[in-house]
Amino acid sequence: MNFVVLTIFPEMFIPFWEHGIIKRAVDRSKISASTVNIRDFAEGRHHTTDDRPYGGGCGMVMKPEPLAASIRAVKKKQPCSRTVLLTPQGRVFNQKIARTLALSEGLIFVCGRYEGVDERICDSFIDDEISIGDYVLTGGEVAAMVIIDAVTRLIPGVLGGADSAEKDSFSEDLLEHAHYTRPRTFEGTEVPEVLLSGNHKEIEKWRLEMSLIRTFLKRPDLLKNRPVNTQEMEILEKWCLDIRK
Ligand SMILES: CN1CCN(C(=O)c2nonc2N)CC1
Repeated sequence: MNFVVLTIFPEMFIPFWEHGIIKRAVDRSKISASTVNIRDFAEGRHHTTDDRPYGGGCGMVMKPEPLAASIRAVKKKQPCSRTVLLTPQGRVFNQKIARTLALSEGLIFVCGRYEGVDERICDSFIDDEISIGDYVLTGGEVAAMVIIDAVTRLIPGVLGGADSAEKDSFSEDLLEHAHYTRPRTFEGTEVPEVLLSGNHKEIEKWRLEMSLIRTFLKRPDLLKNRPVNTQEMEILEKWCLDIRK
Protein backbone atom coordinates (compact mmCIF):
# COMPACT_ATOMS: atom_id res chain seq x y z
CA MET A 1 0.00 0.00 0.00
CA ASN A 2 1.39 3.38 -1.02
CA PHE A 3 0.12 6.42 0.85
CA VAL A 4 0.82 9.85 -0.64
CA VAL A 5 -0.58 12.99 0.99
CA LEU A 6 -0.93 16.20 -1.01
CA THR A 7 -0.84 19.12 1.42
CA ILE A 8 0.51 22.63 1.90
CA PHE A 9 1.66 21.57 5.38
CA PRO A 10 3.85 18.46 4.84
CA GLU A 11 5.63 19.10 8.12
CA MET A 12 2.44 18.03 9.94
CA PHE A 13 3.17 14.45 8.85
CA ILE A 14 6.80 14.17 10.02
CA PRO A 15 5.87 13.02 13.56
CA PHE A 16 2.97 10.99 12.18
CA TRP A 17 5.25 8.91 9.94
CA GLU A 18 7.78 8.49 12.73
CA HIS A 19 5.67 6.85 15.44
CA GLY A 20 3.59 3.78 16.32
CA ILE A 21 1.88 1.54 13.86
CA ILE A 22 2.71 3.68 10.82
CA LYS A 23 6.44 3.59 11.54
CA ARG A 24 6.27 -0.16 12.17
CA ALA A 25 4.43 -0.70 8.89
CA VAL A 26 6.95 1.43 6.97
CA ASP A 27 9.92 -0.31 8.64
CA ARG A 28 8.41 -3.69 7.69
CA SER A 29 7.81 -2.47 4.11
CA LYS A 30 4.08 -3.11 4.52
CA ILE A 31 3.36 0.46 3.41
CA SER A 32 5.17 3.41 1.89
CA ALA A 33 4.20 6.86 3.09
CA SER A 34 5.13 10.28 1.78
CA THR A 35 3.91 13.83 1.35
CA VAL A 36 3.90 16.16 -1.63
CA ASN A 37 3.79 19.90 -1.06
CA ILE A 38 1.10 21.34 -3.30
CA ARG A 39 2.92 24.68 -3.11
CA ASP A 40 5.80 23.18 -5.12
CA PHE A 41 3.40 22.99 -8.07
CA ALA A 42 2.15 26.57 -7.74
CA GLU A 43 3.34 29.22 -10.19
CA GLY A 44 4.58 32.71 -9.45
CA ARG A 45 7.08 34.19 -7.05
CA HIS A 46 4.92 33.38 -4.04
CA HIS A 47 3.78 29.95 -5.22
CA THR A 48 0.19 30.93 -4.60
CA THR A 49 -2.17 27.99 -3.95
CA ASP A 50 -5.36 29.88 -3.16
CA ASP A 51 -7.41 32.75 -4.48
CA ARG A 52 -10.64 34.65 -3.84
CA PRO A 53 -13.91 32.86 -4.69
CA TYR A 54 -15.76 33.77 -7.89
CA GLY A 55 -19.13 35.21 -6.95
CA GLY A 56 -17.64 36.89 -3.87
CA GLY A 57 -18.03 35.84 -0.28
CA CYS A 58 -15.64 35.22 2.57
CA GLY A 59 -12.62 32.92 2.63
CA MET A 60 -10.32 31.61 -0.08
CA VAL A 61 -10.51 28.65 -2.44
CA MET A 62 -7.61 26.36 -3.41
CA LYS A 63 -6.61 27.04 -7.01
CA PRO A 64 -7.10 24.16 -9.50
CA GLU A 65 -3.75 24.40 -11.32
CA PRO A 66 -1.38 23.44 -8.45
CA LEU A 67 -3.77 20.69 -7.33
CA ALA A 68 -4.11 19.28 -10.86
CA ALA A 69 -0.34 19.40 -11.43
CA SER A 70 0.47 17.72 -8.11
CA ILE A 71 -2.16 15.00 -8.56
CA ARG A 72 -0.95 14.32 -12.11
CA ALA A 73 2.66 14.09 -10.91
CA VAL A 74 1.75 11.46 -8.31
CA LYS A 75 -0.63 9.55 -10.60
CA LYS A 76 2.17 9.33 -13.18
CA LYS A 77 4.20 7.30 -10.63
CA GLN A 78 1.22 5.48 -9.12
CA PRO A 79 -1.43 5.18 -11.90
CA CYS A 80 -3.42 2.57 -9.95
CA SER A 81 -3.76 4.66 -6.77
CA ARG A 82 -7.14 6.09 -5.86
CA THR A 83 -7.40 9.83 -5.20
CA VAL A 84 -9.30 10.67 -2.02
CA LEU A 85 -10.50 14.19 -1.27
CA LEU A 86 -11.12 14.90 2.42
CA THR A 87 -14.29 16.97 2.67
CA PRO A 88 -17.38 17.29 4.88
CA GLN A 89 -19.37 16.53 1.71
CA GLY A 90 -17.93 13.03 1.43
CA ARG A 91 -19.38 9.72 2.55
CA VAL A 92 -18.76 9.37 6.29
CA PHE A 93 -15.76 7.15 7.01
CA ASN A 94 -16.33 3.89 8.90
CA GLN A 95 -14.72 0.49 9.37
CA LYS A 96 -16.40 -0.90 6.28
CA ILE A 97 -14.88 1.86 4.13
CA ALA A 98 -11.53 1.29 5.87
CA ARG A 99 -11.65 -2.37 4.87
CA THR A 100 -12.41 -1.45 1.27
CA LEU A 101 -9.66 1.16 1.09
CA ALA A 102 -7.17 -1.35 2.57
CA LEU A 103 -7.59 -3.41 -0.62
CA SER A 104 -6.32 -0.53 -2.80
CA GLU A 105 -2.83 -0.60 -4.29
CA GLY A 106 -2.34 3.00 -3.18
CA LEU A 107 -4.18 6.03 -1.87
CA ILE A 108 -3.50 9.67 -2.75
CA PHE A 109 -5.03 12.02 -0.16
CA VAL A 110 -5.85 15.54 -1.31
CA CYS A 111 -5.90 17.80 1.74
CA GLY A 112 -7.77 21.03 1.16
CA ARG A 113 -7.50 24.14 3.26
CA TYR A 114 -9.48 27.38 3.47
CA GLU A 115 -13.04 27.02 2.10
CA GLY A 116 -12.11 24.01 0.01
CA VAL A 117 -10.85 23.16 -3.47
CA ASP A 118 -12.02 24.41 -6.87
CA GLU A 119 -14.95 22.20 -7.93
CA ARG A 120 -13.24 21.33 -11.22
CA ILE A 121 -10.74 19.29 -9.21
CA CYS A 122 -13.57 17.31 -7.63
CA ASP A 123 -15.13 16.72 -11.05
CA SER A 124 -12.02 15.54 -12.88
CA PHE A 125 -9.36 14.31 -10.46
CA ILE A 126 -11.06 12.73 -7.44
CA ASP A 127 -12.14 9.07 -7.14
CA ASP A 128 -13.50 9.24 -3.59
CA GLU A 129 -14.84 12.05 -1.40
CA ILE A 130 -14.59 11.01 2.28
CA SER A 131 -15.55 12.82 5.48
CA ILE A 132 -14.43 11.68 8.93
CA GLY A 133 -17.53 13.18 10.51
CA ASP A 134 -20.17 15.87 10.46
CA TYR A 135 -18.06 18.77 11.69
CA VAL A 136 -15.73 21.26 10.03
CA LEU A 137 -11.94 20.98 10.35
CA THR A 138 -9.40 23.62 9.34
CA GLY A 139 -7.89 21.25 6.80
CA GLY A 140 -7.94 17.73 5.44
CA GLU A 141 -4.62 16.71 7.01
CA VAL A 142 -5.99 15.41 10.32
CA ALA A 143 -8.71 13.51 8.44
CA ALA A 144 -6.06 11.91 6.21
CA MET A 145 -4.16 10.78 9.32
CA VAL A 146 -7.29 9.19 10.78
CA ILE A 147 -7.93 7.24 7.59
CA ILE A 148 -4.28 6.23 7.12
CA ASP A 149 -4.18 4.94 10.72
CA ALA A 150 -7.43 2.95 10.40
CA VAL A 151 -6.46 1.50 6.99
CA THR A 152 -2.86 0.65 7.90
CA ARG A 153 -3.88 -1.52 10.84
CA LEU A 154 -6.00 -3.63 8.48
CA ILE A 155 -3.12 -4.42 6.13
CA PRO A 156 -2.04 -8.06 6.60
CA GLY A 157 1.11 -8.40 8.69
CA VAL A 158 0.96 -4.91 10.18
CA LEU A 159 -0.62 -5.85 13.51
CA GLY A 160 1.00 -8.72 15.39
CA GLY A 161 -1.18 -11.85 15.71
CA ALA A 162 -2.03 -11.01 19.34
CA ASP A 163 -3.59 -7.65 18.52
CA SER A 164 -5.02 -8.55 15.11
CA ALA A 165 -7.77 -6.40 13.69
CA GLU A 166 -10.25 -9.25 13.39
CA LYS A 167 -11.63 -8.74 16.90
CA ASP A 168 -11.85 -4.96 16.72
CA SER A 169 -14.90 -2.96 17.49
CA PHE A 170 -17.00 -2.95 14.33
CA SER A 171 -15.19 -6.03 13.02
CA GLU A 172 -18.61 -7.78 13.14
CA ASP A 173 -20.48 -4.47 13.32
CA LEU A 174 -20.46 -4.81 17.11
CA LEU A 175 -18.66 -2.75 19.74
CA GLU A 176 -15.85 -4.55 21.53
CA HIS A 177 -16.35 -6.22 24.91
CA ALA A 178 -14.81 -4.71 28.05
CA HIS A 179 -11.08 -5.27 28.60
CA TYR A 180 -9.32 -5.99 31.90
CA THR A 181 -5.71 -6.54 32.94
CA ARG A 182 -3.71 -6.86 36.16
CA PRO A 183 -4.19 -6.20 39.05
CA ARG A 184 -7.05 -8.63 39.71
CA THR A 185 -8.44 -6.22 42.33
CA PHE A 186 -8.23 -2.48 41.63
CA GLU A 187 -9.49 -0.11 44.32
CA GLY A 188 -11.84 -2.80 45.54
CA THR A 189 -13.17 -3.73 42.09
CA GLU A 190 -12.65 -7.30 40.87
CA VAL A 191 -12.09 -8.58 37.32
CA PRO A 192 -15.16 -10.63 36.12
CA GLU A 193 -14.70 -14.19 37.41
CA VAL A 194 -15.25 -15.81 34.02
CA LEU A 195 -12.10 -14.13 32.67
CA LEU A 196 -10.05 -15.86 35.35
CA SER A 197 -11.63 -19.28 34.74
CA GLY A 198 -9.47 -20.44 31.86
CA ASN A 199 -12.67 -21.73 30.23
CA HIS A 200 -12.20 -20.29 26.75
CA LYS A 201 -15.66 -21.33 25.54
CA GLU A 202 -17.29 -19.49 28.44
CA ILE A 203 -14.95 -16.53 28.01
CA GLU A 204 -15.84 -16.25 24.30
CA LYS A 205 -19.55 -16.48 25.17
CA TRP A 206 -19.17 -13.76 27.81
CA ARG A 207 -17.30 -11.54 25.36
CA LEU A 208 -19.97 -11.93 22.68
CA GLU A 209 -22.65 -11.18 25.29
CA MET A 210 -20.81 -8.04 26.41
CA SER A 211 -20.33 -6.91 22.81
CA LEU A 212 -24.01 -7.37 22.01
CA ILE A 213 -25.28 -5.65 25.15
CA ARG A 214 -22.82 -2.77 24.82
CA THR A 215 -23.78 -2.29 21.20
CA PHE A 216 -27.47 -2.33 22.09
CA LEU A 217 -26.99 0.21 24.87
CA LYS A 218 -24.44 2.52 23.21
CA ARG A 219 -25.01 2.12 19.46
CA PRO A 220 -28.40 0.47 18.79
CA ASP A 221 -28.19 1.87 15.26
CA LEU A 222 -25.51 -0.72 14.47
CA LEU A 223 -27.97 -3.52 15.27
CA LYS A 224 -30.94 -2.10 13.38
CA ASN A 225 -30.06 -3.59 10.01
CA ARG A 226 -27.59 -6.24 11.14
CA PRO A 227 -28.53 -9.90 10.72
CA VAL A 228 -28.66 -11.49 14.19
CA ASN A 229 -27.94 -15.23 14.47
CA THR A 230 -29.74 -17.61 16.83
CA GLN A 231 -27.08 -17.46 19.54
CA GLU A 232 -27.06 -13.66 19.47
CA MET A 233 -30.86 -13.48 19.57
CA GLU A 234 -30.90 -15.82 22.59
CA ILE A 235 -28.45 -13.50 24.37
CA LEU A 236 -30.53 -10.42 23.58
CA GLU A 237 -33.74 -12.17 24.65
CA LYS A 238 -32.06 -13.28 27.88
CA TRP A 239 -31.45 -9.57 28.54
CA CYS A 240 -35.05 -8.88 27.40
CA LEU A 241 -33.83 -6.52 24.72
CA ASP A 242 -35.86 -6.08 21.57
CA ILE A 243 -33.58 -4.62 18.91
CA ARG A 244 -36.32 -4.21 16.35
CA LYS A 245 -38.23 -1.57 18.31
C1 LIG B 1 -11.01 22.37 3.28
N1 LIG B 1 -11.32 21.51 4.39
C2 LIG B 1 -12.54 21.86 5.03
C3 LIG B 1 -12.79 21.10 6.25
N2 LIG B 1 -12.57 19.66 6.11
C4 LIG B 1 -13.31 18.83 6.89
O1 LIG B 1 -14.06 19.29 7.74
C5 LIG B 1 -13.26 17.36 6.76
N3 LIG B 1 -12.40 16.64 6.04
O2 LIG B 1 -12.69 15.35 6.21
N4 LIG B 1 -13.73 15.23 7.06
C6 LIG B 1 -14.11 16.46 7.41
N5 LIG B 1 -15.15 16.73 8.27
C7 LIG B 1 -11.51 19.21 5.20
C8 LIG B 1 -11.20 20.10 4.08
